[in-house]
Amino acid sequence: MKTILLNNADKIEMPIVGLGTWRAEPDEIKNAVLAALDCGYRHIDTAFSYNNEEAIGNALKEWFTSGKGKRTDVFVTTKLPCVGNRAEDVEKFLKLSLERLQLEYLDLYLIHAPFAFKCESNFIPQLEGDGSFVLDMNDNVLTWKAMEEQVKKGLCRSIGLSNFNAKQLQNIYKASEIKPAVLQIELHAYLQQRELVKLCQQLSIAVTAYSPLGSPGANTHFNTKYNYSLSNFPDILGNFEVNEIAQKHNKTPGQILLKHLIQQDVAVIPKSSNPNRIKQNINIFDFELSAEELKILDSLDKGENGRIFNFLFFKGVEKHPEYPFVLKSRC
Ligand SMILES: NC(=O)C1=CN([C@@H]2O[C@H](COP(=O)(O)OP(=O)(O)OC[C@H]3O[C@@H](n4cnc5c(N)ncnc54)[C@H](OP(=O)(O)O)[C@@H]3O)[C@@H](O)[C@H]2O)C=CC1
Ligand SMILES: O=C1CO[C@H](CO)[C@@H](O)[C@@H]1O
Repeated sequence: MKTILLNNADKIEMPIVGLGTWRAEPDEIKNAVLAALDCGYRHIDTAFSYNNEEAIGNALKEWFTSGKGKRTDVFVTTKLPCVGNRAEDVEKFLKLSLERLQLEYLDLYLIHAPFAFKCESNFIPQLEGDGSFVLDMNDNVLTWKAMEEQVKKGLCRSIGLSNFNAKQLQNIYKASEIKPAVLQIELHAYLQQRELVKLCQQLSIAVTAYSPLGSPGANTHFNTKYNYSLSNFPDILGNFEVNEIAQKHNKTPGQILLKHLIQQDVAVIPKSSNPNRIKQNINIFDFELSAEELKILDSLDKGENGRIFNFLFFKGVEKHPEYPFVLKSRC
């Protein structure tokens, strides 16, 4: 499996394809992780807030015990939740994730998002009477310093950021002793964020693309869970040009979208609970997209209009001073 060399002292390698796990129920995700490990995945992406770390931990334990692989063979990422984004809470949340995952250390710990919410004692975000999230005024530099301490303590091998914009990333970069190893952001054919990707490359920060297939089904989830819907939710897998290129290579549209990213040295973490699609999503190393095909895929970028995760499903989040995006009306 192709890997990306991270900028940290240990020269850790992050497999360029990982398994995403958001929106997967515990039983479903256990089987998905086992299926993924069996067909060659060595990188699993989760988060405290996905409520599936325990099931993933059970899958990993079963796989290690079976003798098919050992801890050092797998790259495991999880994330500090928005309800834990403050320096004094980093170690507590990291240790909780380790306990749930039944691991001694993480390969990568990310600050899930630059903004923070206050929470109830059960880690559920506090809500105002009108359903708005209660914002917490956090200092990301202080949170980062606490993240650095976790590397020094050996609880995680590398640390990074997710959903930070260029300015927020540069602030952390300048203030840091241990540089961010990874920036995980929404990236797919309709939201290509070229300037941010270029900045990461200049700073030797690896980029991981989340929702690389356009997160089909996410809008239903936003609606059910948060009573929020995105207008014009994109169907990237159904895009005409993507399907034409897929036919030429005898591949699926999903494989073309993933290949477009990995050919730019961007890591991808497609989520699937379906054994056939799990296999399909890693079976992307036996063909190359031509320069002309890459150009066609590059031209599908819709800029900010292609963004799915504006986080407005967290009612009131745009009022947080660390809200990372410039909102534009979608057309
Ligand atoms: N840092 C952050 O803030 C965020 C991180 N993430 C991470 O990124 C991962 C991936 O993003 P996600 O939003 O889940 O979206 P993806 O773009 O990975 O899409 C996942 C959806 O696509 C379906 N699917 C998977 N493979 C294929 C295929 N080859 N052809 C057609 N459909 C397919 C899956 O269904 P099925 O299971 O039935 O195959 C699932 O419904 C997440 O799971 C999570 O780990 C995601 C969002 C935000
Ligand atoms: O990773 C993510 C998946 O979706 C969540 C919302 O339900 C977000 O918290 C998030 O960033």
